[in-house]
Amino acid sequence: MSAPATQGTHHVSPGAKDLVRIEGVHKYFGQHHVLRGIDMTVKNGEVAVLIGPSGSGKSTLLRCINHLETISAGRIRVDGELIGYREHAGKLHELTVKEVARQRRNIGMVFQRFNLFGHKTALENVIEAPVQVKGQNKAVAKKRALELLDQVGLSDRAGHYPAQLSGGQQQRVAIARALAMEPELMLFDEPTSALDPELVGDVLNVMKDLAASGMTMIVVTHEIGFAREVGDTLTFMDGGVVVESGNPREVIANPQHERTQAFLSKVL
Ligand SMILES: Nc1ncnc2c1ncn2[C@@H]1O[C@H](COP(=O)(O)OP(=O)(O)OP(=O)(O)O)[C@@H](O)[C@H]1O
Repeated sequence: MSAPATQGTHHVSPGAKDLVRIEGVHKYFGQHHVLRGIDMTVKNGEVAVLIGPSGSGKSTLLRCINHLETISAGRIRVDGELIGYREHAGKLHELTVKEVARQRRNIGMVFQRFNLFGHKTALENVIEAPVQVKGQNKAVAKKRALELLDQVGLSDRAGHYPAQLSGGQQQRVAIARALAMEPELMLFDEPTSALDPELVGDVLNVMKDLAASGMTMIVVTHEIGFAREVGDTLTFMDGGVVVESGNPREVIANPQHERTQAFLSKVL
């Protein structure tokens, strides 16, 4: 059976299971209703790109997926496991810090600001979590970290400190650092928006290679070219709701909603 026209294209195998299931998610900050009933699924291997105006709730949604924010209602599951909570008799009970930490190991996150440890080299930044959190043998972690630095094009920068690296290089170290935990899912929150324009392409290329390797990714970005070329799905959020979602090329060429059209006309 051929894939429906609105479904993702190149990264998703036929019959791939849902890795992420977001159902009826609401988020309030005090009285401020920021997420207003989000439903979204991301299949194994899918690159899901999220776009939308400032304040539409994209970052909040990403942060809810790894429980950096608690949700006010709804359910988020990654690989079938409820994130942040245990359900008992229809009620949600928050998991312990230790249990949440275990879930987060499976979900890598890359932020707009790369916040590497300034007093550690690129290599030390990458081996930090596998050694400290996973208790991995240092030699094993180092070997893997060097492979990852090579993967992000920085094998010759392993001994450099963040201050000796460009913003783009630091962001690529941050990606290698997230990958060092062998996550099943990677979340990217505007990973290139703090970078000088000439450094954006290198970071997007690393993300493109990662997508080609089969990583499941949710990417918040204003890079519409990346969304069109690499995304399997494009989701437009506004005012805390999903306005429309579909094949990136179709959404960009033929948005179904005025709000999507108005947003795209500003960023294209
Ligand atoms: N910790 C917080 N406390 C209170 N309000 C918050 C908090 N975090 C986010 N908000 C509010 O939630 C709304 C959504 O913010 P969010 O950062 O998710 O939007 P966004 O779509 O990612 O925007 P941007 O593209 O500017 O990053 C905004 O109005 C923001 O001020």
